Amino acid sequence: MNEVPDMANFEQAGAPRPKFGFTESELAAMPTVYREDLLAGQVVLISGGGSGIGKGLAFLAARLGADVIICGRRAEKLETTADAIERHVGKRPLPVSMSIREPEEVDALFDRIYTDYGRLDHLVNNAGGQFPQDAIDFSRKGWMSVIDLNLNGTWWMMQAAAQRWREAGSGGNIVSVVANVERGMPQAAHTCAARAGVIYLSKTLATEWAPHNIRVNCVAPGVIESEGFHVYPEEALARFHDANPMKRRGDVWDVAEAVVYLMAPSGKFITGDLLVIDGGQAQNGAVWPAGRPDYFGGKAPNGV
Ligand SMILES: CCC/C=C/C(=O)SCCNC(=O)CCNC(=O)[C@H](O)C(C)(C)COP(=O)([O-])OP(=O)([O-])OC[C@H]1O[C@@H](n2cnc3c(N)ncnc32)[C@H](O)[C@@H]1OP(=O)([O-])[O-]
Ligand SMILES: NC(=O)C1=CN([C@@H]2O[C@H](COP(=O)(O)OP(=O)(O)OC[C@H]3O[C@@H](n4cnc5c(N)ncnc54)[C@H](OP(=O)(O)O)[C@@H]3O)[C@@H](O)[C@H]2O)C=CC1
Repeated sequence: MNEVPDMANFEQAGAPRPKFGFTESELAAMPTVYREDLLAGQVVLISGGGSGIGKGLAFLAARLGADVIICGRRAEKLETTADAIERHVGKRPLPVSMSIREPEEVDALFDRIYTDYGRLDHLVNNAGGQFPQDAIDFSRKGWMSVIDLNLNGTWWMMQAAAQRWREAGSGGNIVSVVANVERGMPQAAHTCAARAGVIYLSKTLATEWAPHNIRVNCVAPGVIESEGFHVYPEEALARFHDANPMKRRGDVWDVAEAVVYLMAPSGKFITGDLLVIDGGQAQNGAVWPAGRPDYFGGKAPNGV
């Protein structure tokens, strides 16, 4: 696996800009279609909020007045992101280091949120990911790890939230960031299986949990330029823009604003749905996250 670049520290380290995605100053200044107090008084939990799409959403939610909690495995990354949001937006998210794969750590996270804030309005299941590989070569551990993260981990978070909301009689809102799986995902079959599971889990919960006033939706990003791109080889990255008819990568703001649409009153009659943010990729073709094989006509003019 490629080494994970410490993207969260790039500004402090004086590096010019992140290899993928926006700088913190850019996230603080991105224009938004939303009014600045849209989420005032609301508490928003974002898993994987220390990097990439989750970090972009954490900036946006804080800018819209929410109290934000960001969780993920790496404490240092979360602290750095929390510091940056405090510095740029004037409101510090609560960083909580934990793994969504561990139900006990999920319970402890929710206990902490209810102790500190007394409520939770929105859960955004953004933590997730995978490695690119042909399915025929998956190791048992690799398969288990991707399913555990994306399906089981997401479920532990959903159930913990819903149980707190039922107990409080408050209702709540869940948005899960999945992936565009409509045409399958060659070289990412493990994540395709897990994300399809989350989509149909969400559709089911939307009905089961409607009596508790809980809405459950998913957003499916296509190719979104973020720190998460470090997982993919250069030859695959060079072709990512080809996956959609717009011939470009989306950005984390595209996803962040879509998530807020579902969180805000604009989404109050939407549940059990899947919002696809992919520049038309679903109509176009596969991404090939490990690089397009020759068999599928993969060679670009520059040979990658
Ligand atoms: C497609 C374009 C659009 C999508 C974009 C995005 O999603 S961007 C977002 C992108 N962001 C992310 O994806 C971020 C989150 N993703 C991750 O943290 C990892 O990809 C994870 C889900 C595998 C968890 O990893 P972890 O170490 O915490 O978990 P662990 O210790 O439980 O199991 C590890 C096991 O997995 C296996 N294995 C791992 N790599 C490879 C490989 N290259 N090759 C083969 N196998 C590989 C290997 O078996 C390894 O065990 P080993 O051999 O070491 O004993
Ligand atoms: N960028 C893209 O093109 C696309 C992204 N997606 C999905 O969007 C989501 C965000 O990805 P993106 O921002 O691009 O990439 P990132 O790799 O930056 O985001 C993944 C986040 O998940 C966190 N995470 C991973 N494992 C765990 C765990 N066990 N417990 C808690 N947190 C965890 C990571 O933090 P840490 O490592 O510190 O735990 C990280 O912050 C992911 O689910 C991704 O698969 C889907 C389709 C396309």
